[in-house]
Amino acid sequence: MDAIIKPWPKTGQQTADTSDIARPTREQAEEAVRTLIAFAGDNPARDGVLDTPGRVVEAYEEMFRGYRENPKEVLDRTFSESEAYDDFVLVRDITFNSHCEHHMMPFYGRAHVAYRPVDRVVGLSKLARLVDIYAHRLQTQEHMTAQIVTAIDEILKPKGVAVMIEAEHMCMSIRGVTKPGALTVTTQFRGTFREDPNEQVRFLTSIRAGQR
Ligand SMILES: Nc1nc2c(ncn2[C@@H]2O[C@H](COP(=O)(O)OP(=O)(O)OP(=O)(O)O)[C@@H](O)[C@H]2O)c(=O)[nH]1
Ligand SMILES: [Zn+2]
Repeated sequence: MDAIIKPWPKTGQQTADTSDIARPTREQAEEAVRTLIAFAGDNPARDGVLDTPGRVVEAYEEMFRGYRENPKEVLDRTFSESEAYDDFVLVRDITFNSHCEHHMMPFYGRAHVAYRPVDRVVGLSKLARLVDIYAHRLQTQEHMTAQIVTAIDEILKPKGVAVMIEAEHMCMSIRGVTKPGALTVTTQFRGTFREDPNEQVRFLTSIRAGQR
């Protein structure tokens, strides 16, 4: 079997640009899983794990589909707001699952996304779809938070954007320091949410209002 195409281009960038990365074949990816099974101490040829590489690769297609999805396409469709709506729109408690880029272990929690529209609004589900695109990549929570804010800011050009993410990292709960229940909270504010402390406070209290 051909070796996986290496070396991959070294880049100082923190954010993924995978356009020039040659994707390994499915067979190469499955072989890598067999290597990890053997590294864990098991026998990749054992009956019970024979189909595991295929399943893991399928799971990777699903969990990392965000590299093949385009935020611009999701946020492109907007609706004109005929009645003069003049406040922020908040979709809170958007559940997500992601994987940390340090250990490739899950981190999961809730994202709260608000923006203050100018004339046009975006479908509410699209904000959740945007969260999912970035969640389905290898991430740090800080990058994910910043990427969501930047995408909304650059594509919708609203008066302001705010994002808060609260998540538990399994690399902290089931290994390493082993602190289950520790929540990491990240926030990013742009425009009105950054300039107006009152807007920021309203965002933060709206997230907790009528808490479920
Ligand atoms: N800032 C940040 N750190 C993260 C995130 N996900 C995981 N980490 C941390 O990444 C760090 C990696 O630290 P290293 O010392 O290089 O790796 P390690 O020896 O496995 O660290 P421990 O987890 O402390 O055992 C750990 O402190 C993790 O908690 C994230 O989204 N943001
Ligand atoms: Zn981690």
